[in-house]
Amino acid sequence: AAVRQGIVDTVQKAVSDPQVKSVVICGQNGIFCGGADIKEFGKDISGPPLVPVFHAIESADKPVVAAIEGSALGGGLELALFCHYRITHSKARLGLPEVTLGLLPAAGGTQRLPRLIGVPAALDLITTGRHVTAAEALKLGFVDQVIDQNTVEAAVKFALSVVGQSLESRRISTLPCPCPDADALFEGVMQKVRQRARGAIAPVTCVQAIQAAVTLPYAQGMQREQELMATLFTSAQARALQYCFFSQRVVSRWSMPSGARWDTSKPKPVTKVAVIGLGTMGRGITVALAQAGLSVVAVETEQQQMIAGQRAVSDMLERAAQRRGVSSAVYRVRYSMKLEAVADVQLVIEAVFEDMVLKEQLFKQLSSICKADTLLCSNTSALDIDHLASQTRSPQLVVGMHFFAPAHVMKLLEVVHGPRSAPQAVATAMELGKRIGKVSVAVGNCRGFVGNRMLMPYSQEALFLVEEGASPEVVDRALEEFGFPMGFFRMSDLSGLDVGWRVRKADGLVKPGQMSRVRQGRRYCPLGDLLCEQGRFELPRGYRARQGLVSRRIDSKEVLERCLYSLINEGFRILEDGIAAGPEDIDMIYVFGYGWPRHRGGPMFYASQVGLDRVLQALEHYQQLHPDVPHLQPSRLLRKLVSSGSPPIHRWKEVIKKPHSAL
Ligand SMILES: CCC/C=C/C(=O)SCCNC(=O)CCNC(=O)[C@H](O)C(C)(C)COP(=O)([O-])OP(=O)([O-])OC[C@H]1O[C@@H](n2cnc3c(N)ncnc32)[C@H](O)[C@@H]1OP(=O)([O-])[O-]
Repeated sequence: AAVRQGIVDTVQKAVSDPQVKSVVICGQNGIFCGGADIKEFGKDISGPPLVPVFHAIESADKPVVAAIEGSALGGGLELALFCHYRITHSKARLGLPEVTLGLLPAAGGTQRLPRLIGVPAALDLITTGRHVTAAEALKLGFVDQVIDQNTVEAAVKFALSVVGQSLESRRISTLPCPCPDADALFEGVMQKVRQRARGAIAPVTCVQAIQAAVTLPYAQGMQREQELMATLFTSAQARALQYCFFSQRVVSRWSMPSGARWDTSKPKPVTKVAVIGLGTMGRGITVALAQAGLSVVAVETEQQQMIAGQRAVSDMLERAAQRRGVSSAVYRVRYSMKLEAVADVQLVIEAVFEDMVLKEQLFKQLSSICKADTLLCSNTSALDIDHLASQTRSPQLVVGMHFFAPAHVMKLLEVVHGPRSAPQAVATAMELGKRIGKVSVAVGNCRGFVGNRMLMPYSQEALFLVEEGASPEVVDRALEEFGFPMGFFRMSDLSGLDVGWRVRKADGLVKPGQMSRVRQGRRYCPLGDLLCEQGRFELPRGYRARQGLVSRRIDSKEVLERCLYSLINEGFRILEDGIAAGPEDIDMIYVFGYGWPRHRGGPMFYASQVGLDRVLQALEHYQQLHPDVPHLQPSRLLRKLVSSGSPPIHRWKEVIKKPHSAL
């Protein structure tokens, strides 16, 4: 509000003062403007509206120049688009990211950008919200000059040089918005955007607003932009997306049950890392590290795997370099078939086959080969980090670094601390994650950590629903309509049905040829095992007949409630156990690692939006119907939150207070 007031006061003064011949607008401390303060959204916004004063800038009869350094994003770029000229530093980033916050650029962005750079380019920038470099902005035509020197000085010089020149062609509101074949273009774009949006409303609304720039005169288009913004501004999706914006930053401020924290634990410098194992995960991790400028020693003891791995890593690095127009990082990776090659690295990431005996042996060997202060990390997705730590001479230097496939693409990294992990080891792994562009979330050590632990009840419910009569397609459709990129069955099929089968076998759950539906004292669905055993698709119908199960019609409401609420219920247990520090950590794990639709904020945020009492009631209802399914038993924390009046999510921590820690 203070900035808005400042802009209004200063612009009025500058425009009306006859002594002022030209004007430069700049930001402080090397940043032009990051846009509206997102914290003000959702409340009553005070201070003056900006659009009228922006129009006063455009209609001024003296040149107004934007000097853009750092960022010009959202409302910041819109302000610059009202200026007559834009001079930009080469390192600046520009964009209209409102769509990522569930909004649209409502200070004229949807009406003015297409007039300046054409409809197709504006559609791309506004519906994706992507940030562009100064060079791309120049190429697209929405900045006038890109410079490497002092931007404000250059802008002042330029502003003085154009005094007295006509400003007619510089007023974007007066430009036409030509769009040949508009109907066909918008139809095609709308279809593509809807598909990509997976239920998010903002991208679709952005397209509608840009369409208004083509079909309506400027003033009416501005009006339409306001009307469309009003439908988004207070929407649940906007709240969810804005929650994600802040949560993504909150998770970097990690803490451990011991009280160790991000701001009191200093990471160790890391320049050289070893990756053990060149399977799918090891390859992706090697690529991610090399691309971030680290030296990597990649070790693989099996010759064929080494040859294939080396080729795959080099290909990925070459292709990425070509795409980005930079030189390839291939030279940063050294390969070896001997474990001794890791002797001088500062950090090791083990990514061998998911087999505890193999890993135990490897950690013992690493502990004797590496320097005493080398951090030993495991990419295990579920195994006990503390047990691995106990194989080494310095268990405090062992942490989990759980990547998600493909590891050079997926943004999530779970950093798993065992009870003996030193805060500095956690800080170092978190810092390394940040350096390679991951959203890193610190979590405690338990079976499956946070993400995979919550996936267990979710996947079991999906199978139970098929036993009871739903087809796999019905389950997947409900989940995909909710916004997941893939339903449970498509996802399992893609990642390989045998992956889960192997884990179930290791857990002693698989009994070949047996149909019993109770294992280890609880309900169990052997359908997945039968599929794998027979190497073919076992029709659920035949299976149900043999089990004597009577099929019933199952609607998408039940699919969602049973799959999602059981997953959420496990999330509450994780909070209760102190495995995750807060709901934001769980939500970011699900948004960045498991395809949870961002516009629904993550499972815990979703529960808060649905209403905790409704989640509790539904769980109680299903638990009564399925008393043999322990994961439907509502968690203590969920009950406690409901009996405390279901406080908003940012106040849950007050109810959790002193979590009982499993660590
Ligand atoms: C009618 C007009 C309609 C207009 C709509 C808009 O403009 S919509 C807006 C369109 N604009 C956007 O969507 C831009 C969103 N922002 C960004 O993309 C990036 O923050 C950045 C590129 C500006 C700086 O990246 P970086 O890596 O250098 O730094 P960092 O990311 O770590 O942030 C540092 C701190 O600043 C905080 N904070 C940042 N921005 C905002 C904000 N707008 N608001 C509030 N807070 C904001 C951030 O939370 C963090 O706080 P913490 O955790 O320290 O307490």
